[in-house]
Amino acid sequence: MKHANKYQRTYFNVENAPMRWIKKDYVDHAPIWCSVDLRDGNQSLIIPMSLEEKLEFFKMLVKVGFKEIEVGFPAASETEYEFLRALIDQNLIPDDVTIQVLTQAREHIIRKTFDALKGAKKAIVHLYNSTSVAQREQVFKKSKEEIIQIAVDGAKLIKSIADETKGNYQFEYSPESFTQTEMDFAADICNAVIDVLKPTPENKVIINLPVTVQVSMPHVYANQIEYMCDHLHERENIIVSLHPHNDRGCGVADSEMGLLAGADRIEGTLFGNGERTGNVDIITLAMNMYSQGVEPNLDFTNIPEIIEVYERVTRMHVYERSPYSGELVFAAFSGSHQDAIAKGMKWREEKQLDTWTVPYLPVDPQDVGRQYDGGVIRINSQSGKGGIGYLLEQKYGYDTPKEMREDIGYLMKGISDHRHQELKSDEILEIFKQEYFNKTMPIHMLDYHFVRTNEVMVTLTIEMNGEKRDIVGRGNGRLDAVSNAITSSLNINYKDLLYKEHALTKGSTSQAVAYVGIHDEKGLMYWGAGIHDDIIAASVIALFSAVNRLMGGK
Ligand SMILES: CC(=O)SCCNC(=O)CCNC(=O)[C@H](O)C(C)(C)COP(=O)(O)OP(=O)(O)OC[C@H]1O[C@@H](n2cnc3c(N)ncnc32)[C@H](O)[C@@H]1OP(=O)(O)O
Ligand SMILES: CC(C)C(=O)C(=O)O
Ligand SMILES: [Mg+2]
Repeated sequence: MKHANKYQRTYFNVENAPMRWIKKDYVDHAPIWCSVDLRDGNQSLIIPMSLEEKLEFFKMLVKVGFKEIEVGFPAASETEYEFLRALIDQNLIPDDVTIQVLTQAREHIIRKTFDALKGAKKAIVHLYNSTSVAQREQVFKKSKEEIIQIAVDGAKLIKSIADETKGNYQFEYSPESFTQTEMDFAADICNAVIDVLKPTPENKVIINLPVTVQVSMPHVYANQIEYMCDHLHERENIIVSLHPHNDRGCGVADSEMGLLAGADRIEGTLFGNGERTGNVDIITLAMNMYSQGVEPNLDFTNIPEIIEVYERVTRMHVYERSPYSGELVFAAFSGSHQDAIAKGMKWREEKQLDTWTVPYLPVDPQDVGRQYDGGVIRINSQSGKGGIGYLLEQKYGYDTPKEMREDIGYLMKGISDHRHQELKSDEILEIFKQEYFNKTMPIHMLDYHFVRTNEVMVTLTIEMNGEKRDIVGRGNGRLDAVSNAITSSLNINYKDLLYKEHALTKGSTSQAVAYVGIHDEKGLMYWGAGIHDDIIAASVIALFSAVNRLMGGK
């Protein structure tokens, strides 16, 4: 990178900032939320939403619980204008929701905006003009005083139209490009507007302090917000609002620190859609609060449903690793993560915990509409026995012995590695069954018969190398007798038999499963499994499966 000297720091930090906010470490209550999806989000789409698409999105925002929604820039286009008219004329705005519209501080644009608002029960009229050094010098080519004049003239006009029409309007003013504006000037222009708009406790004015372009670290923004909170006229009648964009990837940090510094309100979008790198993602902000025990007053219990609508109407894609919402954010592929998650989930179940403490998962996936099944533990070559065992148990009811899980783990990850593919849960079940269950080559056990005296005697009919024969064994228990028959009659050597059985509780069957592990002479472990209505049969089948695997059979 050769040209770093091309760039300068264009923000205005606050000298000797009190930084009272730094003592706080989390946002302890929900701010007023305002969705700007239908305006800032929409104005940055390749194809802005149609009227019908905006309507669908609006209804979704209402369902999520937004009480303030910036529905558009009515003077921008016919669609924008007609959308606002449709909301008003078709009475689609719930009584507890306030719509917001954006306007430049230009007379014809303001007038058109109020035209579009006719008949609205209430609305926030949002006026903006740019205040940064670059905008003043390059775009507007005006002095500070002239820039204040644009804002004051705009404020006077919206106030007078509102008074004339006796509409139920609240006002919002944004010094656009605020963070690149000298703070004393930002306070001066906001105060000039406040003095015109004359807020009251019943009709507060919203002062929105946007990070129009993100050019600094988040603590600088927090200092700027603290400064404004300390210097705005009539602070008690002002709602300080934040509108962070995300150019440096710090939209969430800016918002959270800005709230700590005294702001009351956030403007943002779902999934962070918006100009350039987007606006702050309200889902992340809300879920960050939620994950620390704070009710966000927005309902994200069904994020997959929200994604479906969002992707369809905006033609955007939700990034797989987008916090809380991405398809992969609750998925663990790697062995040690899976192991910890599986143990954490078990711990939670055993202790019947109400609180969420599962490692690697900051929130319970079910709280945002994601399922544990198939979504959390996913298997590839990086996976391990803990995760694979957990999946077989949770999804299919196979509670495999701890010692067998390692074998299954290496088997699955090896297959995934060679195929260079993720293994889906149904493939894992199929491989598991194929590899361990009901092995009949080279020894096919056809029948058995037990007689119990003071010990157990078994006669087994087997087929081996095309030849049918009976073998006999004795032992303390049934499996012991079968094992003795195999080792003594067939001259197969193994030792240290491990055994586990359980009823299969998942699925429609009421079958029993048995797992048997044996060691060959070198100490290598071979596992087999059997499934049957009868637990004895399941265990005999499992032992023959293990023996057949030891003999390299199928
Ligand atoms: C940071 C943001 O997201 S701000 C919102 C941005 N969103 C949009 O712009 C989407 C909707 N906008 C539009 O459809 C159009 O820009 C319109 C209809 C509003 C205005 O259209 P036009 O007048 O044709 O064009 P344009 O926006 O380029 O106007 C630029 C003029 O307005 C002035 N201007 C721009 N913003 C403002 C403002 N907020 N207040 C007062 N004047 C402004 C410019 O200085 C420029 O003045 P000049 O004609 O003397 O050079
Ligand atoms: C209109 C303003 C608030 C805006 O969108 C911005 O500054 O990013
Ligand atoms: Mg914006």
